[in-house]
Amino acid sequence: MAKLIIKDLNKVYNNGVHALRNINLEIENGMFGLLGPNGAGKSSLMRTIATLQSPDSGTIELNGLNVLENQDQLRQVLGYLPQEFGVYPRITAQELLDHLAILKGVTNKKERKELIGYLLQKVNLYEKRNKAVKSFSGGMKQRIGIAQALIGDPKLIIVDEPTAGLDPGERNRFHNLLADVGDSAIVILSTHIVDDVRELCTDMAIMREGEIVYNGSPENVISELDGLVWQKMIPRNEFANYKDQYEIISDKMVAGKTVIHVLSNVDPGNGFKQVEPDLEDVFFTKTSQQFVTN
Ligand SMILES: Nc1ncnc2c1ncn2[C@@H]1O[C@H](COP(=O)(O)OP(=O)(O)OP(=O)(O)O)[C@@H](O)[C@H]1O
Repeated sequence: MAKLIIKDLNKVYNNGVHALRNINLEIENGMFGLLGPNGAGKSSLMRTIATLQSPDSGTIELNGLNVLENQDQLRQVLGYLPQEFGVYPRITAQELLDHLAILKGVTNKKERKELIGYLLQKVNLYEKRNKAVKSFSGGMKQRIGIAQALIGDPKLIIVDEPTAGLDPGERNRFHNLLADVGDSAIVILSTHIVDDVRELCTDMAIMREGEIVYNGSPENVISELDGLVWQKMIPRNEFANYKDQYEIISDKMVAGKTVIHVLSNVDPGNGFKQVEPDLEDVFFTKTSQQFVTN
């Protein structure tokens, strides 16, 4: 069982942005979801764990290995899919993986060929192996991204915002692939898409302005809101009135109508119905200015 231990991680960029504030996390095998709005610090944390940038202070340990002092050793067991995976677009899928496998130290030609064949099968791109990566759809590019992240049997896999821009079918395929991998490695999935975490992760953290504001299972954090979430369908033009009167967690359009969720420990009356809280309610109550400062 692999274990990643992050202690007291801090990072202030040159422009004064405090991107990581005393981050403490323990992560084991399986899918770990890191949720947060844009700018929360997710990529900063992912890049720091991947040893692509250094923290100002703090430690990271993977199975007893001091990651920050042994960056080369970490990279040998790391698979990393960055937010933008767009390198070498003019070459074929097979050539790209071959090139990256050499960089990862798989120098034996026969071994490399077998590995690449296996990975292309696994991400369901074997038939397309001789096509230019440039011609691939967003989902196919992400799957090539995952294939390269799996080179070298990694113990730690980091994927940064992987499903943005994928169609629902591609997203499902990508999820299944990640869930497969999660059986034998630590997979950290950084995203602002709540559904990705709900569907895939047994353990998670929520970041806001550089801090971890929740760490635990999705069920536990959802249960914190039991009995507190109320829903009502309202005409769009009355939204401003409701906003004055209630603590609105979220508003969304459902079949052309506006559905609002509000937070209240008593029945607000006025046609509101109590609903089961969901991870999206949690996300907004943990990360919106309005709730955090109250
Ligand atoms: N290299 C950098 N130099 C200065 N500021 C940076 C740098 N990288 C990120 N930041 C700032 O640090 C904060 C955290 O950014 P980060 O990219 O880690 O957040 P994020 O949660 O991954 O957001 P997103 O989902 O938009 O990628 C933001 O305010 C961002 O503008």
